[in-house]
Order: sequence, then structure tokens, then C-alpha cells
Amino acid sequence: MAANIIDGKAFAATVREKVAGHVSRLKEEHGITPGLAVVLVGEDPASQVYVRSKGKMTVEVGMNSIEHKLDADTSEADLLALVDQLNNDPAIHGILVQLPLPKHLNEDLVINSISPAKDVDGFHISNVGLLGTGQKSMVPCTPLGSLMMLRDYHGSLSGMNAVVIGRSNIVGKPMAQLLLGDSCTVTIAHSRTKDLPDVVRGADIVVAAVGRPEMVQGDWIKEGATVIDVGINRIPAPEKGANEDGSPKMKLVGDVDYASAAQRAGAITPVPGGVGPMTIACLLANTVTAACRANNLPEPEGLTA
Ligand SMILES: Nc1nc2c(c(=O)[nH]1)N[C@@H](CN(C=O)c1ccc(C(=O)N[C@@H](CCC(=O)O)C(=O)O)cc1)CN2
Repeated sequence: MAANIIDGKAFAATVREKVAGHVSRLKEEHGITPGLAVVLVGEDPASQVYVRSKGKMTVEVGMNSIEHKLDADTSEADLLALVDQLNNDPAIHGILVQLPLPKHLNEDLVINSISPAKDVDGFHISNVGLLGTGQKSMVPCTPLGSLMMLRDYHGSLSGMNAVVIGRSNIVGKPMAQLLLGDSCTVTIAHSRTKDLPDVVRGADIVVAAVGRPEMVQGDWIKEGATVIDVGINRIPAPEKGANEDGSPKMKLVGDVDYASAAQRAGAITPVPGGVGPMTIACLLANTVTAACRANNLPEPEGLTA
């Protein structure tokens, strides 16, 4: 039987609507307009698209958007000075440094220079520790969006077997913590896991975040399992024809072979239109949460983990 498609684009629109509602209450009742600062270093084309999209959606939900675009050869000292300035600006509730950074910049150092309360990416070591110990934290956007979709589809996740493929700090590890927090039995698998297909066959929930195009095959998926595909890979698509310079056109695929997995899964997220749009929606959600916390107001309902 064909799987149900979990429509991340539609779900993200509902999250943004909720965010807009909270923003308008914050403005009307407390005179607070949440502000999000996004820092982009360099000219990575994909990062430029994501940053533009973040700015546009921030404004659409009624928040202030501040963009800092720095040259690719910006020094670490200059970047740290900018972060320090944003940390001390009371009109800024959320700070995000777009990743990846150019090679000469130390990503860990930069991320850990962001005030944890304004770290709307949830990558700061303090937020990582808080999440790992089940305390209130800023939760990384992609795992938060994936969890929201899983909860919406299943209701309770308690007792389900979840396999997270990928052990990155940005997705795999926080995703595993969130699933554990919802009482799943969690396995973190990765490219060196022995008998990976067999490990995945035991899962009621599969989260693929390994960064390898279409690696997870349909016959790895247990009948009826829910598949969350976090991968965003651009691969050549000769079937779409060629560009003017003769190079093949490209297409976007996930870490899951969608066609075969959809034959066995009970539900699956597509790429594009699955987890990706939820990443930006959850960034906006985290910014509202940060603004509420900064002003000792109750947590916005339905937007946190
Ligand atoms: N500081 C951060 N850097 C990066 C993050 C992050 O969460 N924080 N995540 C990714 C990039 N990213 C947001 O920054 C992001 C990736 C993908 C999408 C998205 O909507 N994808 C669409 C397809 C878009 C396309 O055509 O390329 C989809 O999947 O439907 C949004 C945000 C790395 N860096």
C-alpha cells in the first residue's frame, strides 16, 4: 500500500500562522516585537537562498529581521565582535549564524560565543547540555520540526522503536534526545553501523540524516513504518536535460530512495517539501520562544518541544 505523505510545506504554514498569532499578541499586549538577526559569511549560493527565505518569512510573521552579510574573508575577531554586539542588543531576541562557515573560521568557537538565551539554532554547548539532560533549552530547528510532524501524525510516540541514521550535532544527536524524551527506544546508527539495513528494519520510526543521496532503500523499511527524510542532496538529473554550458540539470533528493520506501512505509516525508520548510518555521517559533523567555512571559503554546 502507498504511504501517507507528510506534507511539511503545509505543516510549516500552520506553524508560521501560530507564530504570527503569538507575535501579534506580544506586540499588542506587551509592546514587544521579536527581532531575529541572521549572519551570513561569504557567498555560498544555497546559504544565500536560505538566508533570504529566513528574512522574508521573519517579516511575514510580523517580527523584525536584521541581516548581516559579511565578506568571505571576514576575520574571526570581526565576526566575534558582531556576535557580541548582537548579544548586547535588547531589540534582538534571536541570533543565527548561517552554516557552513568559510574554512578559516572556527564554527564551534563562533556558535559558543552566541548568548545561549538568543541561540535560536540550539547549537550552543549550554543548550546541547540542557536538551541532553531533559531541561528547558533552545531546540535545534530541523529536529524540532521533525518531532512536531511525528507527534502530529502519531499522537504519542511512547514505546516506539526509532532509528536515527546520522550522528551530527545539528540533527542526529538532538533528534535522538528528543525521541528519547518522548519515550521512544532509540538507536543512533551511522555509516559504519554493521548490518544497517537490518537495524533499520526494526524501526517503527526512521529518521534519515546521513547526507548520502537515496541511501536508505525501500527493502530496509518495516511495513507501515514512518520515515522522516532529513537529507537535502543536489544530484545530476540528465532526464531533465542540460544547461546552456552542457552540464546536466540538477534535482533535489533526500537520503531515502523515496519511490521504493513509499511502497512499504505507512507515512513518509518528501524531499523537497518535507522537513526543509519546517526548519525555517521552527526558527521563527524559537525566536518567539526566546522573546517570551527574555521578558519572563509564559512559553508560547504549541511551539516548543
Ligand atoms: N545556522 C544554521 N545553518 C544551517 C541550518 C540551520 O538549521 N541553521 N540548516 C541547513 C540549511 N537550512 C537552514 O538554514 C535549510 C535547508 C533547507 C530548507 C528547505 O526549505 N529546503 C527545501 C528545498 C529548498 C531548495 O530547493 O533548496 C525543502 O526541503 O523543501 C530550509 C532551510 C544548513 N545550514
